[in-house]
Amino acid sequence: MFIGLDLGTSGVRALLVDGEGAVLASADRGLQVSHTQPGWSEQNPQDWVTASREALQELHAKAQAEMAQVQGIGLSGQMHGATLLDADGAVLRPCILWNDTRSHVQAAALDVMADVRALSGNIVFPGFTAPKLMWVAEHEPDVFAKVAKVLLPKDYLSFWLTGRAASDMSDSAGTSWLDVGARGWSDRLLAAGNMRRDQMPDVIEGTDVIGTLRPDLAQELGLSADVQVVAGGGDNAASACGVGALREGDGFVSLGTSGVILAARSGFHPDPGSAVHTFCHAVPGRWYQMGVMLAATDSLNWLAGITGASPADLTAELSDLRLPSNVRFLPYLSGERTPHNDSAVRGAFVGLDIATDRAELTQAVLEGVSFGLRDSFEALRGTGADLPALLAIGGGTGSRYWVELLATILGVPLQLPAQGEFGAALGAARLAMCGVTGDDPLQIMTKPDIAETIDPNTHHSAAFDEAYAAFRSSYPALKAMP
Ligand SMILES: Nc1ncnc2c1ncn2[C@@H]1O[C@H](COP(=O)(O)OP(=O)(O)O)[C@@H](O)[C@H]1O
Ligand SMILES: O=C(CO)[C@@H](O)[C@H](O)COP(=O)(O)O
Repeated sequence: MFIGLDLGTSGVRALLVDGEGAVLASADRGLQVSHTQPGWSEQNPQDWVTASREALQELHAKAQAEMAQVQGIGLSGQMHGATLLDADGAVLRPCILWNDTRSHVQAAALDVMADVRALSGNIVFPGFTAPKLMWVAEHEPDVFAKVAKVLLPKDYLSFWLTGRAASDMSDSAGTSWLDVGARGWSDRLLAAGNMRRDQMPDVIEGTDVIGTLRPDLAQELGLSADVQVVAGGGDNAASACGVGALREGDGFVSLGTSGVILAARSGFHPDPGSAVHTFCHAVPGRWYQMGVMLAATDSLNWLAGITGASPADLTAELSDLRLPSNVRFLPYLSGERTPHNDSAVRGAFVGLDIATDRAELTQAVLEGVSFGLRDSFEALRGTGADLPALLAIGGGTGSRYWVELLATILGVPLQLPAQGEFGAALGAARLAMCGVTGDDPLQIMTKPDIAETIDPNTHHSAAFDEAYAAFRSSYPALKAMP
């Protein structure tokens, strides 16, 4: 038996799986994000511990006998957050999260320093960890002076579970302190960010064991005293493990709060200029690349919020695939990472007229987000990633219309997994399994059954190619507006 513990932004999910990888029980706990100033996004690490403890207690209540047989716990979690600890391991301030843009000035300064992009393989985005520490140094020097360790969110949970400060390659790759090609902390990158190696956790592979569960927690949670805690991965790497995306040609598109197109890579092929993210995979010797847009279903949620309908109600108003809307939506409600690296840009509707109704606005939003994902897809292709088909995951796939639209705009078939568990928590449990048993990840991390494959609508492809070209020209025009 194994547990996968996923620390998402909106909640914690704990999953109990057996030795064959079948899910026996799950438990969820919600988390709040605090936005005390525009662009700020923080969580209290103690809330992660409380939510995780409650989720694990619920698993115990649901499956007491099986919990006693658990051999390993694997972690996954939201990336990039800065959890600052003092020399006694106490949290110094709320964690600054991945979607907090306060450090955009520091990110821009770090991004142009010599070797930074080459070693880290990435643009220094404002959401990454290193510029957050530069911000703390400038604005909270008393806190900065006490920083003895910086932990990523899920690594604070493994610190709680084991007492050891450790991180895995996939999550550490999003700090701008890791040499992503060489898979180790980089003294050059640490120095550029004014940090020291002793402030970093031990960095190990996602299938490596961090240590044994603390005896008091083992007793409290009804677990054996021998449970091994395995490093796990950042949420997208762990999701890739959950859907078996490890080899060249494997990838997925995720329609969640943020939109992600991910390609598994067997080598390190950085292309920071395109704003593609290049990170270590959670399994040894592999990498992955992804384009990230910041507001995918968040754009639909915004429209739902102001029209008083649910996202499902809005998308249900669209049935057969329509030709491109005359209304264009620029999906930059929270700024954008791929391909623009622009935390300041904001969204727009263009082409509204007196006949524009709610359904057309929904259509325009789904199109705008899908065009944004095509930007990421084109950028990924530019790195040499070849993705003949993609798994489609995330809440937005609840709309068949959206999936067909996206398949048409991307020009590749989209595969919808059959009902079941295939997310980051399953990936974390699979990493735990590999870590404890030594099994080959390529054998353990199988692909989900496919319920349906949705092909591009070739009758509409040319019209959407033309509309995409118009979309591409809109960002420079938007930036040029006073
Ligand atoms: N039928 C639907 N059509 C389109 N979008 C939907 C539908 N049902 C849910 N969603 C969207 O899915 C989102 C949740 O997706 P999810 O992958 O769970 O995101 P995250 O993990 O980032 O919280 C909701 O916020 C909602 O906007
Ligand atoms: O910033 C990134 C990846 O670079 C995000 O994927 C975060 O890791 C947050 O994930 P969710 O909690 O929205 O799934």
